[in-house]
Amino acid sequence: MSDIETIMRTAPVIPVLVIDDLAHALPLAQALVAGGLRVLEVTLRTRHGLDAIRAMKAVPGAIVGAGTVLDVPQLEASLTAGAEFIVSPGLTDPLARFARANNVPFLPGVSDASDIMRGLDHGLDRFKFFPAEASGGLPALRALSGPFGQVRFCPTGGITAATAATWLAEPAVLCVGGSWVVPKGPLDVGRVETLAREAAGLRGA
Ligand SMILES: O=C(O)C(=O)C[C@H](O)[C@H](O)COP(=O)(O)O
Repeated sequence: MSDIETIMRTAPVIPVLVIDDLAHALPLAQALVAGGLRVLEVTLRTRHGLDAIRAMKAVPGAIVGAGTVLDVPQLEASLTAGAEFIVSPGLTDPLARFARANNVPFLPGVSDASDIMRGLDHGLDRFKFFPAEASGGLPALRALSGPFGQVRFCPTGGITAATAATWLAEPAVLCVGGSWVVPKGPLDVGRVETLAREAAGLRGA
């Protein structure tokens, strides 16, 4: 397993994937990796999440993690399915303790100073800033970076192809997460690969 910082630095964008049809998992992962996005966050929002992780791991180069992990049983099930990193929308003490004790690359969500301080108490300093736009957007992230200069973020939530580069230009931002790379509706792998290629080419504006 890579550490979470290495994973965050692999690509500028982590696509957040909600799998409604398990048959889409493999072609979707192939299209994303072909476009240059190797780090894939499969949410456990649907019943296909764990099976999708198993399916996507077959794609050479893919680094597949689980998202929307809410508790330790889900974390353990994700690891069993082959998840290489774990993302959660918030930070709970049980998740942080388990991840640290078992050396699991873990990206918990934070949205304010107290969340970050709890994470630091657990030895964590790489976080998902979630929900990024609704929590105050770039001004909030910049303000949090003042007292927490050592902390690095993956802002996620409300970020688009149009705004991603501005987020990526922030020194405290290692990557961003978002669902825009996989538009809702029927799966169009050509379109996904194009959007992935554009996202993979993003640099800070
Ligand atoms: O399910 C989770 O735990 C999540 O990770 C939430 C996602 O990060 C956002 O839903 C992605 O935000 P959008 O790019 O605005 O769609």
